[in-house]
Amino acid sequence: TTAVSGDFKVADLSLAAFGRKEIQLAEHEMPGLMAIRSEYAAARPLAGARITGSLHMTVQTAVLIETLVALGADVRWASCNIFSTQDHAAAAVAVGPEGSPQQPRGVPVFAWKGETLEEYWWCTEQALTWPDAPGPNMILDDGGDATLLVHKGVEFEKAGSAPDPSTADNDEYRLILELLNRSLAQSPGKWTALASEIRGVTEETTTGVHRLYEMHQAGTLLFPAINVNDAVTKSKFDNKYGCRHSLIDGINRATDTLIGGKVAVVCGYGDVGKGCAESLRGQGARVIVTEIDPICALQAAMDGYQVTTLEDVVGTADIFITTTGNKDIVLAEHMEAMKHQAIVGNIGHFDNEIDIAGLSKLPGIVKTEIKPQVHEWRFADGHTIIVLSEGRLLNLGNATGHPSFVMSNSFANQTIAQIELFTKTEQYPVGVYVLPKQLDEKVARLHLDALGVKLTKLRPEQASYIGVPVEGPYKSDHYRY
Ligand SMILES: NC(=O)c1ccc[n+]([C@@H]2O[C@H](COP(=O)([O-])OP(=O)(O)OC[C@H]3O[C@@H](n4cnc5c(N)ncnc54)[C@H](O)[C@@H]3O)[C@@H](O)[C@H]2O)c1
Ligand SMILES: Nc1ncnc2c1ncn2CC[C@H](O)C(=O)O
Repeated sequence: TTAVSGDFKVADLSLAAFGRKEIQLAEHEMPGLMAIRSEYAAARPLAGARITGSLHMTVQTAVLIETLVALGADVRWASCNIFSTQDHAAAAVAVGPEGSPQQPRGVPVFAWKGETLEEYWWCTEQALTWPDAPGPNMILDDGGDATLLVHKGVEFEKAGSAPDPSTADNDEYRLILELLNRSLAQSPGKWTALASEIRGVTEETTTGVHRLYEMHQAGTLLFPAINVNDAVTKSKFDNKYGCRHSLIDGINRATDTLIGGKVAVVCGYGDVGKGCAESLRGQGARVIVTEIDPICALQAAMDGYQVTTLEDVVGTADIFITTTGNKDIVLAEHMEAMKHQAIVGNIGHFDNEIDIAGLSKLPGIVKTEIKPQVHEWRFADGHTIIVLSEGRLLNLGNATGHPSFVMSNSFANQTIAQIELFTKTEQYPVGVYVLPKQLDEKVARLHLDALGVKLTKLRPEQASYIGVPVEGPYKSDHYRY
């Protein structure tokens, strides 16, 4: 059942009390984000901000949302993936800390686990549609779908119409065109008016950041953006240590297959791939890496992994994980050549890394649901493979994503970025920016006490010897951590 009121749609409001308990536990595990909330609550720097969020609706995101509200913002929220919502977190956000399922007083949230693609884009549009304003004046994005919808809306309004949905080269884009054809007919000029109010977007993840740089390069970016992903305390922590924790969580909850002793292939050895390889090796798997980049390939080799091509190992490995942020990594012919009951999953942002569409067109293929987000695909010759979350990011589809402590780093950066862009808009002409290193180091400092870290104090003569201020920043902008 979904609770629909004037202003939210979630799976089950009665889960709110459970969600609230887990939010309270998460707050203790998110010291950086809670410290930022305390530091800025009195000043309410986000008063007047209308933030549309498109980011996995989890317990950790609930703490982010309630931090933005504590800093004065009005917020509307949708998830950025059809499987990643934790329904009890969404219910708790909709009900709010002071509300009840009978009298919800929380944030308008439009998200539930297991949305159809059509529902997903409806939720995104609801999060962008404000009852008493032309739209948001800030976007907090993860992967760039909310930013994409706004840009396509403006583009088609400028062109006078949206393309015919039948011209779309995939189902998802067809749904976007159907939505925009409807909105252009019902509310002409909606998206242009909406975009004119937006001061900027803060982007969470690698793939969303890639989209922003592409739009800026093409001259189509409509408003400034802060690339939160490339804060060191985001990508070198969430992408790496977060996936190290949540990859095997997803595989275990989905399949309960013993990982020890098995051969696991990790496609991509970037921040996410590094965490995934370590995660699987930690369970006793023999990990093989595939890479296109000689530097990352050399890193993998130096870290003790075999580095070869997918084609070399597709018939002998047991587990295949894609982490590239690229498309068409594991193709139908690869899956057909895999061992009986090989496990295939993706932890990259979008579901285009594994060719599910190609798999489903193979002659004689049969798809069987073992349980939600776990499917067995039987080939004509009778052997099968197990595909997780239909190729969507399995750590959130089959488990609960990264733990709170690492998301505290990411979301402290998100909150700082929202404040920066909302309150200093005039300092940010259209473009893509990263946060200054001092703020990155500040986020790291906020997480040290909880781990019992005792920092060494740099003495003035040492500071001058290495040419850095005693209080930092301690590294050059081009330093690689
Ligand atoms: N699921 C999650 O919780 C989570 C968390 C963070 C990031 N992400 C997503 O994971 C993806 C990867 O993020 P990242 O920060 O590691 O990016 P990255 O750019 O650091 O790493 C990707 C790596 O894949 C390699 N690669 C590209 N094409 C390849 C191919 N055809 N074969 C083999 N390797 C290839 C690249 O050389 C690169 O080293 C992105 O989509 C990002 O948005 C997901
Ligand atoms: N627990 C989580 N809550 C919200 N988002 C999560 C969680 N775990 C992973 N992610 C994905 C966001 C991540 O920063 C990314 O870059 O994709």
